[in-house]
Amino acid sequence: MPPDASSPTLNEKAPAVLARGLRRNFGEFVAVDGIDFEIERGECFGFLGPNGAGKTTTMRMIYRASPVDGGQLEVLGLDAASGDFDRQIKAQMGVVAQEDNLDTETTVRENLRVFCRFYGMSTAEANRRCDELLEFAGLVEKSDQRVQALSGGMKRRLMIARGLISRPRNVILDEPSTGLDPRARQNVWDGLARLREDNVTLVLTTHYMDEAERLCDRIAIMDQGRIVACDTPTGLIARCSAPQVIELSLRRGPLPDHARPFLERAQRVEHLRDRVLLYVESPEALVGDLTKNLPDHPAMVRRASLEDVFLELTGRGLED
Ligand SMILES: Nc1ncnc2c1ncn2[C@@H]1O[C@H](COP(=O)(O)OP(=O)(O)OP(=O)(O)O)[C@@H](O)[C@H]1O
Repeated sequence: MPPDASSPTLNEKAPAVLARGLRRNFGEFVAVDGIDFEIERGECFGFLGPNGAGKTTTMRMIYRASPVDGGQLEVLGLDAASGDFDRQIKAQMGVVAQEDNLDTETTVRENLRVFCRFYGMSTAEANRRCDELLEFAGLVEKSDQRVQALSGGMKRRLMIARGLISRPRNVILDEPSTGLDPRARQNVWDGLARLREDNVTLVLTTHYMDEAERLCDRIAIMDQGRIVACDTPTGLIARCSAPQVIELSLRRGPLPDHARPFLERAQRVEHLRDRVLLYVESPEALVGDLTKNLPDHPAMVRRASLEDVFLELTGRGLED
């Protein structure tokens, strides 16, 4: 039966998602370890974290592809454990899962049309909606091609378009731009920015800090099943121990002993595999001294980023 988007029982004022002590175990392994968060309507909220942090599992609980093992989860004001949940929530929520589950044997348009029919649209309505979404996804010229002939970026855009068929006011996207080249990623970001302008609630996961910083109003940084910080991008970056970072390259080998007094002038130092990060209030004098005294270790200055926040909170880089 097609979902009924006009269900009167949903509370329009309730947060898009409310989680308290949310938990998911796989046997003995705790994938999501009692997390709390609240996502407002119209907000773009991102879960940022490394592989295995528990982001996808959290998303799957929200769109009901995974059971909840503990705590409370409300989506659009409905308790995830309630019997009404599935039909009502699925009507209100567009889901773009991580795995590509397009029908590769049929055309781009047909992939959309099948879902239009599922939502009970007439042929004329379905055609109109397909045209709108092909335009939105920049796939008009590909509409009659089989999906197997699309690039990875085009497939991703088609999956996003498919998630929008019912004009959901809440859209969940699991890693919307993973594996895309910079141009394809930019296209996806532009599409998501348009949804944001229309006040659609966006909930996404990513391990790209630039994506999180660029798109999200608020970000929950996840690590090992926990939320280690949740704030606006600027609020998170302001938590860094210093606003500027000097990166010293280790490409030509480790730092010599006489580097130590320079490192001691930084507020905080992080040693990574290929570089050393020095967190400072103002970099000018120290960079000058480093360049003069450590010519084999080029220094680059940048502003503190979400990656630095992650490093400071967890002791590891996002890519680890
Ligand atoms: N069905 C499953 N059975 C057993 N363990 C699982 C299952 N699904 C996920 N896990 C484990 O739960 C942990 C969290 O996985 P999850 O996919 O939520 O992480 P993630 O943050 O989304 O990572 P990624 O960025 O790689 O998608 C991982 O250690 C994963 O191996």
